[in-house]
Amino acid sequence: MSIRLGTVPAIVVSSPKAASLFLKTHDTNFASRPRIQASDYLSYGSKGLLFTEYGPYWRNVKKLCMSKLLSASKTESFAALRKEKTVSLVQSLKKSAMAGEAVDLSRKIGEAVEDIGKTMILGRIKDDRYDLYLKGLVQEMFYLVGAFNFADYVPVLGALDLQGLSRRLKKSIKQIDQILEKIIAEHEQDSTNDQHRDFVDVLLPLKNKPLNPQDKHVYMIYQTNIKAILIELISAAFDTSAISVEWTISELLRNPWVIKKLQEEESFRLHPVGPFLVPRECREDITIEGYWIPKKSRIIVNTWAIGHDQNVWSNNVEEFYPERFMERDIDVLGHDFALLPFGSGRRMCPGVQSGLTTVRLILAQLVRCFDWERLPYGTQPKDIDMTEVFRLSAARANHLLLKHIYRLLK
Ligand code: HEM
Repeated sequence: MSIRLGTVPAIVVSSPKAASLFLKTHDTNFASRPRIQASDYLSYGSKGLLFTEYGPYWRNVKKLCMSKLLSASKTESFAALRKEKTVSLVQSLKKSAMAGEAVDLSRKIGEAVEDIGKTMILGRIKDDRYDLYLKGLVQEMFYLVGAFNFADYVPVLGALDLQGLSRRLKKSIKQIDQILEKIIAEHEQDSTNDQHRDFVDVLLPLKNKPLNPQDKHVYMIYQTNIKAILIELISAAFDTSAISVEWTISELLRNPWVIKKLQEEESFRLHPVGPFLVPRECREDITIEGYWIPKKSRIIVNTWAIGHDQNVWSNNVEEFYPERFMERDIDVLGHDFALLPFGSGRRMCPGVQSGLTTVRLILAQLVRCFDWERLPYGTQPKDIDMTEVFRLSAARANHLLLKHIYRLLK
């Protein structure tokens, strides 16, 4: 489907066949990202990975992230950290279960995931005040990146800042920048060589050096580039994993008989964290299946619609029915265009291993250690509130408030 958003032509991709054409057959042509006002602020003018246009700079940053920050071995090196934070989550929930207290599970999951992501990326933050600020600031930035900003579609309106978004962006990034500067300075004074080095430790020795000495394109990596990479990874890591765990628990509460056959693929189908992936941009004019697509068109891959399409998933499409994944050979790693929670192709999520490991660990412990009861008492499974908010990520609109019983007591 083709629509026009202000002055920007946009193509909405809503079937596995079309997704495969855009993300596989013509992946190189659609591997760019549009430059939008919010991402420009967040990424210090396209100096990171997530919102940077396709080209040699993006390729080198991606290579750096994949080899030094998000590789399987680096992800594995944080196993003890993930375990420690998951054990604290379980201990805190056990305490409230023993006291018979209800719990805001959304908040608890969010805190645990954030704690893992923050320690992995920024490591030790000495000043508690910064720790507290950061989460709110990142959420504000994520909201602003996902907001429909008139300035991105009707550029002449940009200077007027009718929605006040530009002012909010400038204010947030200024505060985030101060915190990052402080964290970097602390790391510089107190460098570590042990194998559990956080991402700041890994990136700092590369400062003021060529990004990739072997590449003919010479890009230097300065402090601004490091800050852009860090803040983008924080934004990409914080909410995504927590939202995945929350939706899976929500579906399990609605379908208690499924709990023994836990499979997170089904919640990725019904509740993809990135319902439209992250927007792509067409790099050159191209004709696909007889349709002409002009350069600079915005490409929106509607994974939410694909996950809810009867033609793809049969007429029980609205049902949480994990058995369908036992009958069907499908994975979430971008090979099957019917299920794309992490995208596919060149711009696919590089944090997939890290994200999946965290989601699986937390989910498994929540289900293994506790029986969950819906609130208020007497609420039927089908009445669980499943309202979504659609931004760049689709989170639950309301927190999950639950009672729980610790079930591992002998
Ligand atoms: C369950 C957890 C996660 C989900 C569902 C998720 C989902 C996604 C999706 C849908 C995209 C867009 C892909 C596309 O355009 O084709 C993406 C991109 C990205 N993700 Fe994730 N993500 C998760 C966790 C993470 C983590 C933990 C990190 C890093 C620590 C991360 C870093 C990134 C980055 C840097 C990109 C941009 C890649 C690029 O543009 O080249 N993600 N993610």
